[in-house]
Amino acid sequence: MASVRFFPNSCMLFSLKITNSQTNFKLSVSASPFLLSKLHSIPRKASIFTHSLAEKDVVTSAPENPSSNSISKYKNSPFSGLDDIITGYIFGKKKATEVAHSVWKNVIRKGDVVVDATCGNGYDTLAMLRLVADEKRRGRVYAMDLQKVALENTYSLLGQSVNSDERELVELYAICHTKMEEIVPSGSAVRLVAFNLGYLPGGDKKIITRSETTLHALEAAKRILAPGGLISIVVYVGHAGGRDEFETVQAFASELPVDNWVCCKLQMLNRPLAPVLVILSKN
Ligand SMILES: C[S@@+](CC[C@H](N)C(=O)[O-])C[C@H]1O[C@@H](n2cnc3c(N)ncnc32)[C@H](O)[C@@H]1O
Repeated sequence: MASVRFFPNSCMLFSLKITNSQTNFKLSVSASPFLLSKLHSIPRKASIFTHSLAEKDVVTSAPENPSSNSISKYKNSPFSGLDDIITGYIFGKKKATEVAHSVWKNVIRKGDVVVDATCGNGYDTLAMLRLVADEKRRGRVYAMDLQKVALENTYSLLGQSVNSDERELVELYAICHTKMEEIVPSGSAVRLVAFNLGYLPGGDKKIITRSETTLHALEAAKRILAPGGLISIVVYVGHAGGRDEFETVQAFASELPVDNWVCCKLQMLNRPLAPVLVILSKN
């Protein structure tokens, strides 16, 4: 769990916890209000990355010598290069979905196969398409949603945003995400399966993702994901059933074996209804 707490008059506390590890790492930073106000202007010196579960591999403070290459070994981590976006999130300027998209950038390569398990209005599908599309037309986005209107919205957004060659790299399916294995060709090296749970913004708020089907879909995602890939889940807790679904996602993540998976969440503490980002990274 990565969580942020602010104590307005005295200090700031940031902590990072890996949900499926016996070992918890905690970084605390204290600063005066004056120093806090200056944090944005500090050049990039401190970074926090997770790479594997070995304690030696977790950087919890700035390198003493900024010119040393101690950070370069984390360049393949899904969290490398995320300093700006994480800082934005910590200061309430960036949303969980924006952090998710930035994490994807670190993992997805041109030509990859990725899955959008809840395409909704198409913003996640479009973000994925931009990452996988190449001139050789090798990338693929398999996107699905229960609702026809969601597929229409996604198709329309893609039509406005990319050319027809790129749009053809997206396959849209009106199915439940528990059936993702039926549409992704077996043997595909799937680099990302993304879930953006809850209801369709602007749509029928009674049609929502549900704990039981979400769990089955996560199991399916786990089976098709290639080593080095990610399952990315944005979970909403503000609607009926959302909190239970979050607990289900957390339980699933917490039980993944530490040898193969790094699982973490990014959650606001003083905004209890804010969406939570859960990232499951497969070694
Ligand atoms: C928060 S929206 C997704 C937002 C979308 N990713 C975007 O970028 O606009 C959640 C979507 O999940 C869909 N959904 C609900 N249950 C589903 C299921 N079992 N399988 C697939 N999609 C589902 C809903 O219809 C809704 O469109």
